[in-house]
Amino acid sequence: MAKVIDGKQIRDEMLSELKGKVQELTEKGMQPGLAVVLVGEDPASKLYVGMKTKKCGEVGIYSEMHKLPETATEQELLQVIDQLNKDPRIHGILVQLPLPKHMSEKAVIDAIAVDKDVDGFHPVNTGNLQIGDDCFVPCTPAGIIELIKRTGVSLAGKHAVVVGRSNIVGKPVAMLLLQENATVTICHSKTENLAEVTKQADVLIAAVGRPGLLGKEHVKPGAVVIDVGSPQGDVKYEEAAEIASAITPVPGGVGPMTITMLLYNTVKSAEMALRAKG
Ligand SMILES: Nc1nc2c(c(=O)[nH]1)N[C@@H](CN(C=O)c1ccc(C(=O)N[C@@H](CCC(=O)O)C(=O)O)cc1)CN2
Repeated sequence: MAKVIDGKQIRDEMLSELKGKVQELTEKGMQPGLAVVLVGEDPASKLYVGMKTKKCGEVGIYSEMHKLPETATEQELLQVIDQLNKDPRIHGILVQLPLPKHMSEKAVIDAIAVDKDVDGFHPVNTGNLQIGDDCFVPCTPAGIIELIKRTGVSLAGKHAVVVGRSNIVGKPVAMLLLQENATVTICHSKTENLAEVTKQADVLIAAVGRPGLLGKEHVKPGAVVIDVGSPQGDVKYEEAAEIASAITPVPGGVGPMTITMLLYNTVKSAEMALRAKG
């Protein structure tokens, strides 16, 4: 039976490390600050932004919430971002996605200052990730790598198969796995003979957003299985857990790491601001 990779436990370890850093920065006059922007009334988005500001409070990060109605224009949202870009108290800006259909996610993400883009979605951060330069790494992919490393799994030389090619998870996690010297294959729901490919994976990352797509026929015995599906897993947990060596549950696996890495990026941004101050 597979070891359960406990995302909540790893989150708690990281939060207590972050709390120390936040205290140090605050004593030096640079309390990290995060602005969370929510447009509309989507219940899941409301839940996530509430969790984000709550966790900020727990580690001592200053946070502020900017709520705009569903009917707000893109221009109104861009004005909020412009103000936050100029605000010295704010080191990280997070616009909760998805946005209402009448807004362009690209235009909004592009408007966030690169050095406050703690979501790591701005094209400059995306490009820097690809060439291996220092940057803000998107939170879910960064959290996946932390989970794997803190479980004691070495990635160098391993075959990692990522199922899913989104800009938010699939593509960036593939880049991070390459940086860890894994051999990386990216598949998607249209990949022919998917099980033949995933069965080769020492590390299998399921980030396709199709509940229960992957069963035991997709998992190599002894593989490490990371399930990014939310709120339901992409992996049939009970089946996969019988043959994997380690597996993340849903909930309680990757999810808690997303917010942890957001806080990590906000602290990193405040550290950069302190260094820039000289
Ligand atoms: N601007 C962004 N928008 C969105 C992102 C993002 O990284 N940046 N990711 C997702 C949603 N998300 C954060 O925003 C998120 C999803 C899930 C969790 C989480 O902790 N899940 C828990 C269960 C939580 C519960 O239902 O009680 C788990 O899986 O254990 C945190 C954050 C889309 N939008």
